[in-house]
Amino acid sequence: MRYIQVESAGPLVGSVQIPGSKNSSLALLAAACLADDVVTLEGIPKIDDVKVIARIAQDIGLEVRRESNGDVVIDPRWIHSAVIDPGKAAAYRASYYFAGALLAKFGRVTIGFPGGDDFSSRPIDQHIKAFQALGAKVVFHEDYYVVEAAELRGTDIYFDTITSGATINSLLAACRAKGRTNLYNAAVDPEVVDTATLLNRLGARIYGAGTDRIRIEGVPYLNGGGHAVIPDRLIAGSFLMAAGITGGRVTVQDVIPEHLGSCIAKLKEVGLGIEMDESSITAYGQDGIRATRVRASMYPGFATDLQQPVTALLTQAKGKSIVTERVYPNRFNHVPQLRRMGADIEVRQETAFIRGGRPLTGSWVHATDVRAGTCLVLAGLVAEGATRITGVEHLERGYDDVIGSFRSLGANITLLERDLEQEQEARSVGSL
Ligand SMILES: CC(=O)N[C@H]1[C@@H](OP(=O)(O)OP(=O)(O)OC[C@H]2O[C@@H](n3ccc(=O)[nH]c3=O)[C@H](O)[C@@H]2O)O[C@H](CO)[C@@H](O)[C@@H]1O
Ligand SMILES: C=C(OP(=O)(O)O)C(=O)O
Repeated sequence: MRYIQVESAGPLVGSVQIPGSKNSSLALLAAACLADDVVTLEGIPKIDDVKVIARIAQDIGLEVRRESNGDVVIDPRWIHSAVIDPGKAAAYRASYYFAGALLAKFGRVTIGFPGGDDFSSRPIDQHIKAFQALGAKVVFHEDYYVVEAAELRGTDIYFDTITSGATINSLLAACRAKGRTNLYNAAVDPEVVDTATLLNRLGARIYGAGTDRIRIEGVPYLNGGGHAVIPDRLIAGSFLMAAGITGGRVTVQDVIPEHLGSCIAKLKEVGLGIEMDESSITAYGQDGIRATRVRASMYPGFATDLQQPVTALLTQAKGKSIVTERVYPNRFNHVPQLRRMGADIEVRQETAFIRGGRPLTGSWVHATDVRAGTCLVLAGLVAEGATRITGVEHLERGYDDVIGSFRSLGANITLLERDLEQEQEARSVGSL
């Protein structure tokens, strides 16, 4: 069993280079399938979700390779199958983008249901609704579904809720459809804009990405081309919070500060000093952290993926903080783990009530999902004694070298392995 051990080592100080965004990369890699020539993507992180895509690529004949300079080259000209293995689709969330991309290119796709972090309910009804509106027939089976259309035709799609995944999937499905598609109530996330930017570079005609109304004029084919993925705003936000919780000073480099607007505003509100230039942000502790209220919502609101690290931060703010989760009302799996470390947090419906300022104590805790992992690392940075975090595979879905980057800031953090079977055997032999 692998686990991450974190011990308090004082304030984190230094700067970290922020890698390309996980969520954007997963969309861009699927989007590249739509092209009729080679696509080169710069900044795709080395994370487990990308490795699953490489395995899916092998199955369907999509050629993907990483060059020595780190760029990922995708050659979609030899795709021979539009069948995605259910096990691989379920290994991460964004596999649903292959549904939109392969449907648009081949008129049919067979694909397993998406996996990813488990917040009890993550429907894909808006993705399905968009495919159907474009003229596709969808048939559900036990662990996969089939989407098929003799021809996709542009149409008006009104999303019932703001969803970045279904907005991106609609871009993928509609950009080669016949005629005009209008998306209403579209998500405005940077990942939506990034996907539209790549597709437009390849020859798509997408207008208005970044607003809640997007117009797509279908084109018959897409060329090859190149694009650099946007930096990971969620990783950047977590490092800024790490500066806050340890009272240190951390600079995140190669970021787009505008993507972190609501995070920066909240960090200032709790008392952190913030300095920025065009592509870097520095956060530093001043006189402790103040309690506050956070409402996680869709972009440009405070990101749900930063709700867990900010909860760790607020355990160290004297007084009462209130964190409300509007995107995934049950996304509080990190709270029982923080409680094991001594945090005083009560969850009622979609809200966590934090009585902050209590010292945390290291303990064995479990990362149930990628951001719960970050939250526990942050808590471990200030806990007394060792915090040992299992569920490392969740962190590896989203973070490339989480250990190395925290260490470069002075954290005492190590990846360790524990052989439980051997321990058990030693115990029973020792007892005789
Ligand atoms: C791989 C990826 O990019 N994951 C991100 C993506 O997830 P994901 O794409 O799954 O999230 P969405 O933006 O689609 O979800 C937003 C909200 O819409 C709801 N919804 C979504 C689709 C649908 O068909 N029906 C529906 O009701 C969801 O339950 C949620 O309440 O955006 C989330 C919200 O910013 C982030 O937490 C995830 O990190
Ligand atoms: C929820 C997340 O990821 P996914 O949608 O891939 O499960 C996340 O990145 O925080």
